[in-house]
Amino acid sequence: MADPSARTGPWAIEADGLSKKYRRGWALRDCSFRLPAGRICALVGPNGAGKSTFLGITTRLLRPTAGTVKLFGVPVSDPAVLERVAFLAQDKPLYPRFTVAETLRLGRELNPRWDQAVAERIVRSGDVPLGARIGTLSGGQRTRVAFALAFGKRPALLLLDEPMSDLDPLARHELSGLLMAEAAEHGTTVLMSSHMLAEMEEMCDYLLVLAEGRLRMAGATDVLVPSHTLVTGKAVGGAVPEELQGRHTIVESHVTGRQFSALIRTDGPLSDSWDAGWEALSPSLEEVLLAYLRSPGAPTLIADEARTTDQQETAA
Ligand SMILES: Nc1ncnc2c1ncn2[C@@H]1O[C@H](COP(=O)(O)OP(=O)(O)OP(=O)(O)O)[C@@H](O)[C@H]1O
Repeated sequence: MADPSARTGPWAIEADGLSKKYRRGWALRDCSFRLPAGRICALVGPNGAGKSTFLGITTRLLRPTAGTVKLFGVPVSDPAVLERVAFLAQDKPLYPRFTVAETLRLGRELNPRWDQAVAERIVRSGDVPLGARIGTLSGGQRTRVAFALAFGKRPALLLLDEPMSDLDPLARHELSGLLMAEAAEHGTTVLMSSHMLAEMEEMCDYLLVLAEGRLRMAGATDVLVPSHTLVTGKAVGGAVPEELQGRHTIVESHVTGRQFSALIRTDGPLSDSWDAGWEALSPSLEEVLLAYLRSPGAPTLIADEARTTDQQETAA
């Protein structure tokens, strides 16, 4: 596997105080984090959370109201960053009158590092005829051509906005495999927004969670997920026991009859829990994400690695 930091510097994305206000209100509020190069990162959040707005700023389609983003150490306001970034937008804009072959030729002419073999392989493996006009293709076939354009560019950073939503399960499986192989072989950093949490769990090793325009969670999945525990046991006075609430951060809890269940952020050992007859289980990534998405009031969790230098200095 290529060493991504040798080629691109250690941080693919550094956002600092990033905010965007539309006429109706704030779509992003004071988002600060960093994404190390070479990661496959899921950008997760409910509808309207600010995911597309963040991707729009990162690809220079939108200007932030406040704050900055750097890609591989270069401010996104510098047009030089565009060469290293490929973006697959939700609406996949392609010229309907162009044939597939003409579309790939345009990709080749516009991109100095163009990889025709990769682009053609992606198109051919979906049996999309090179001579067909884009306007005559199905939604899934157009997505495949858009994927081919993005991969053919050989970007250092690949940004994908709900890339798989109109693909059938076989095509999703194939293209997600290709994405992971590409990232592993070339050290490509991938940032991908999606609502398909189970799929994200398979593919991604880093997480950014947005809700109502604010960053709720950021960091490596193998740091974030194990810092949570699913606890079940006997409710006390119809509620989660005080002892659990006092010692740990409750992300989400339910009481059903005499039982409670809670997803907690473990702020220390759970050893006393065994005396209390609680059962503790390790949650999946999907369970952690669902708990955060359902609980807008849960405290934010930014792993050390994902903190900007300013955040680390403030925390120290
Ligand atoms: N061009 C715009 N003008 C005004 N408001 C906008 C515009 N684009 C987005 N918004 C608002 O900003 C907020 C964030 O929208 P955004 O599209 O970034 O969310 P999202 O997380 O990508 O949502 P989804 O999962 O539905 O695609 C929403 O409240 C949306 O209505």
